[in-house]
Amino acid sequence: MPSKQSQQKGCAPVRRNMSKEHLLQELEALDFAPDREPYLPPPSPLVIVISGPSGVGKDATIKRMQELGVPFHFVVTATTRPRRPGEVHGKDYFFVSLEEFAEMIEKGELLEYAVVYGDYKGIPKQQVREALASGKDVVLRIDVQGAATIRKIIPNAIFIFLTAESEEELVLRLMERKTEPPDKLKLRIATARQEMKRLDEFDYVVVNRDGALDETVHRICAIVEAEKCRVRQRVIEL
Ligand SMILES: Nc1ncnc2c1ncn2[C@@H]1O[C@H](COP(=O)(O)OP(=O)(O)OP(=O)(O)O)[C@@H](O)[C@H]1O
Ligand SMILES: Nc1nc2c(ncn2[C@@H]2O[C@H](COP(=O)(O)O)[C@@H](O)[C@H]2O)c(=O)[nH]1
Repeated sequence: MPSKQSQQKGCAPVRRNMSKEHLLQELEALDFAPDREPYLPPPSPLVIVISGPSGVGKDATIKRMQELGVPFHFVVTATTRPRRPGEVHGKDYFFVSLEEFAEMIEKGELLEYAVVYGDYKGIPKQQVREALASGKDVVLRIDVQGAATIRKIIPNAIFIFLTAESEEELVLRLMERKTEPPDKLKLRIATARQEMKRLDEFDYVVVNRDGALDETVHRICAIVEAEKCRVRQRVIEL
C-alpha cells in the first residue's frame, strides 16, 4: 500500500491533469507515434447452454437476465407442445404443428431436436448463426439430452447445469407452477433423477436456491465474464 506522501508526489497518475490531446502533442514533439490499434480484438461471442432438470428455474433465470439488461440473444426454440396459459408465440417458443416441425427437420433447419416429455423441441439453426454473426452471445435453454447433442456439435460452447438445492425443492417448484398433471409431474421428477447423474458432462454447476434468483443470475454472469477473460478464447464454428 503506497503512503499518502508517495501518492501525492511520485505516484500521482500523469493523465489526471493533462488532456489526451496535450500528451499526444508531447509525443509528437518527441517524434514518437504509438500504435493506436487495440492490443486485443473484442472477445468472441459465446454460446451458453443453460440446462438442468425441469422446474429448476432455467426460464425464470433467463427472464431475470433479460429484465436486468444482460446482453445476449435468447434462442427461441420450436415445439409441438401445446401453449400454456400466458406463453407467447415467438417469445417463449415457436409453437408449431407436427407437420411444420417435420418440415423443419426435413429442410435441415434445426441445429438440434429431440422428443422432450412427449413433444418435439428443436433449436432453429439460423437464429443461432445470425446472433453469433452480429457478435452477440447466444443462450440456449435446453434439456440435458439436448445439451449432450450440442456438446458434439459445438464443443466450445459453455455448459451450465442449473440445479435446485434438493429434489424436494424441485418438486415444490413444479407443483407450484401447476403446469403438469400428477402423472406427467412424476415423469419429470423421475427424469430429473437420471439427469442429476449427468452433472459431470457440464463445465459449471449453479444452485438456483429458493428465493435467490438474483444470486443465480449473478453467478451465471460471473461465469460468462470469466470466460470472456480467457487467454485462449472459445471459438465457435457452426
Ligand atoms: N430461485 C427460485 N426460487 C423460487 N422459485 C423459483 C426459483 N427459480 C424459479 N422458480 C419458480 O420455479 C418454477 C419453475 O421455474 P421455470 O419454469 O423457470 O423452470 P424451468 O427449469 O425452465 O422448467 P422447464 O424445464 O420445465 O421449462 C416457476 O414457477 C418459477 O417461478
Ligand atoms: N433438447 C431440447 N430441449 C428443449 C428445447 N427447447 C426447450 N427444451 C427443454 O424442454 C424441457 C421441457 O420444457 P417445457 O417448456 O415443456 O417445460 C425443458 O428442459 C426445456 O429447457 C430444444 O430445442 N431442445
